[in-house]
Amino acid sequence: MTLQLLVVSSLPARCSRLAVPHLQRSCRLIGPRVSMSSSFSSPPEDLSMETEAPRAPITRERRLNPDLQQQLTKPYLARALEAVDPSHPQGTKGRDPRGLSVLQQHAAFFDRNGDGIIYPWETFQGLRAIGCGLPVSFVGAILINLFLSYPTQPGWLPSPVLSIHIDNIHKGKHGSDSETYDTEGRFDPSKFDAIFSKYGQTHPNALTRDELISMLKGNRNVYDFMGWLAAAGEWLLLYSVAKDKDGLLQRETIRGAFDGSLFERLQDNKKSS
Ligand code: HEM
Ligand SMILES: [Ca+2]
Repeated sequence: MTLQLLVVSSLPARCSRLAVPHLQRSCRLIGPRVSMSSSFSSPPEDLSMETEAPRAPITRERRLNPDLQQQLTKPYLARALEAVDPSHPQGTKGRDPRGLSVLQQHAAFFDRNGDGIIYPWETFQGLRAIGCGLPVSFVGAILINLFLSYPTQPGWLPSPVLSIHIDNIHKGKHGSDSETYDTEGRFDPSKFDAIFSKYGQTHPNALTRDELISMLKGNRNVYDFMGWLAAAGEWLLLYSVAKDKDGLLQRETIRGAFDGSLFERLQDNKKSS
């Protein structure tokens, strides 16, 4: 007993605080960082910056990038106009955001005549333009407009033609997503980065299909069936049109989906081939 007490008291401060014996054991493997005498006198270690809790193994499995601030200025600041990341600190170069939020830019690709409203036939044309087949474009257009029409209407009345109003597209946000768009449609670089730090286990800047599925499951909010379906639809459609030849969804592809520049690129590629 006395011996046990001695061992525990010689552990680093954060280990000795653990009530669970097997966690103490794993901490003991790392070994005490301070000498016996100083472990009693030094102040407790600062735990305030930890991103992993020893008793919440999920926090070790799905990691955050603690150095993001050294790679991108103010990663916590959601950007209204540009989808920024460490390799694109200014967002998509040479592209005018036209005063639209990043979420509005994502949707605006489908507003084929630029009147601020997306009708189902425009969604259909947009889906065809990025390479979706006839059946997927037809069903996709109906589902997207069915889902987003009512929440984005300017008044109480529903639209008989299922129009989507880009002014109000932020009201179309659902749950169980990556939270990269904030509630107002800005782009949150820290949430975008977390997609890869948490789920990009085999490649730091890309997701395999399995990792994408893990992300969809990991992002689920409880009982949010609508959000689960919507998120699965968005991500699986993205995977099907934009995966690379090795079946990976690259970080840059995903960044381009967020600000809509990917859609323009896919359209141009399709035109030129
Ligand atoms: C008319 C066409 C479209 C509209 C109006 C639209 C609208 C939206 C909205 C409102 C969100 C925000 C969801 C949220 O954060 O809760 C979103 C996210 C997203 N959309 Fe779209 N979208 C359209 C087409 C597409 C297409 C064709 C794709 C894929 C090829 C796609 C892929 C995504 C992805 C991957 C997200 C991110 C979801 C997440 O953060 O987990 N969208 N879209
Ligand atoms: Ca339009």
